[in-house]
Amino acid sequence: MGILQLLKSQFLCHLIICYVFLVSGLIINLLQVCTLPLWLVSKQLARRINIRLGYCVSSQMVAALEWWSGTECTLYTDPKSYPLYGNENAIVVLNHSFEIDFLCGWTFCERFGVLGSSKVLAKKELSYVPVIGWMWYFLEIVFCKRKWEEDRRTVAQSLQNLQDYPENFWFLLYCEGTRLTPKKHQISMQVAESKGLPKLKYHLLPRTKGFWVTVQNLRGNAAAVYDSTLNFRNNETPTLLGILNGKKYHADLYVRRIPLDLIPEDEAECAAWLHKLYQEKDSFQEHYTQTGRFPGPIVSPPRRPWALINWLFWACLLLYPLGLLFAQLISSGSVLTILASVALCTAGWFHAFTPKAKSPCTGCNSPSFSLTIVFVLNVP
Ligand SMILES: CC/C=C\C/C=C\C/C=C\C/C=C\C/C=C\C/C=C\CCC(=O)SCCNC(=O)CCNC(=O)[C@H](O)C(C)(C)COP(=O)(O)OP(=O)(O)OC[C@H]1O[C@@H](n2cnc3c(N)ncnc32)[C@H](O)[C@@H]1OP(=O)(O)O
Ligand SMILES: CCCCCCCCCCCCCCCCCC(=O)OC[C@@H](O)COP(=O)(O)O
Repeated sequence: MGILQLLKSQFLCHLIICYVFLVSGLIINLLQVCTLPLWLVSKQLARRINIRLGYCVSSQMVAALEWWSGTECTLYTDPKSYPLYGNENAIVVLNHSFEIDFLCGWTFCERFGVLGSSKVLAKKELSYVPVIGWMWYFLEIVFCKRKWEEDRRTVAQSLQNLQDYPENFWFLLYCEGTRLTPKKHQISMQVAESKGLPKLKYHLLPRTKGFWVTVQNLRGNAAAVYDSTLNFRNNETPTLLGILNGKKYHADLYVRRIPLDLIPEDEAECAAWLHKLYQEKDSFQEHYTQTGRFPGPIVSPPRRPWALINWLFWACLLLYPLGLLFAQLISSGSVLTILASVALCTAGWFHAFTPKAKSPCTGCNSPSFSLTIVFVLNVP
């Protein structure tokens, strides 16, 4: 193990990264609250400010992926579609199979300049999570309760609110509705069978209502659907804890741009279209398993320095007062205070990262990320 790799596995480094993320995140949440009066005066200016504040938070996780872990993200796509990415609004349909799939999505958002404005159809519970969830509230993220009777109205309304959004955005939809596990896959395929639909090997049966309502309400606003299929080389099972430990992964993303006009307006036809799309996605995953690559050429956008610069800025700002506090602690000479501080930090770390035999996020048996926050989120 090299010195750098050893450093990346150190508890102190993890503590620093988490400290910077949490404290800067809470400061940004506070700044976002301060923008509330501005919404009444200039909604578009308030939105633009919140996009930049949001970037300060989400780009820290991107920096951890790109610069700390050095994870490589490769894009397979049609070179003719490439110039449009980041220059139009789009609905992104992505498979939900990995703990860090959203983070790889964010990485591409960052590289195409739409990270601050990126959106998702997220479960309501996520809106209560400090930092990320509170930030999303100000970024007009669309939340659903996964109760169609309520969602059909609220989701449609939230999407309509995006009609005059001032910057290009990508709207992410995990049509599978939940992260893939062997158990969920089994149940899902029973549903597929009962509906007379072909079985999928690598995906859950897509939930079609959210897709239909999204397409209907973003017509005239979004130009295309980006059908995105993600996988990792060498059967890697990437985790957030792995990223924090500086483990390098290799993500491959296959993106097909489908103009929104090609998607049927009728609900039943739209549902059938989505089922067909998932059958195609399944065949791309099969191709990847067989050959180790997706079809089509590689046109990878390079990583940009902004996420790293943003992290360095917050680190300088927040580590200085922490250093002062630390110096004061040492100079106090109180062994009891020092021991109590060390115990508090260690307890916090163990509370946050507890390796479990079976992760509620992935259902796989790897020692996986289990931040308490995410554990709570996965409680049904
Ligand atoms: C160039 C680069 C391109 C791309 C880069 C990639 C990405 C970057 C883009 C943006 C990034 C932005 C942000 C990312 C950051 C973070 C994201 C993090 C987290 C969010 C994750 C989530 O929260 S996922 C959960 C929430 N989302 C969803 O659920 C969406 C999908 N769900 C739906 O659409 C649902 O329909 C619904 C929620 C709208 C309503 O749900 P409800 O359950 O009430 O209704 P359903 O219709 O779904 O259910 C009833 C029907 O379903 C059938 N059924 C029952 N059991 C099952 C089953 N197990 N599987 C499938 N179907 C089932 C049932 O029979 C009913 O069928 P009917 O035919 O009768 O309708
Ligand atoms: C590398 C990290 C550096 C910073 C350290 C601090 C990390 C803080 C992490 C905050 C993470 C917030 C992630 C939000 C996205 C969570 C994804 C998620 O939870 O998806 C839920 C879906 O799957 C559906 O869940 P189910 O209820 O169906 O099951």
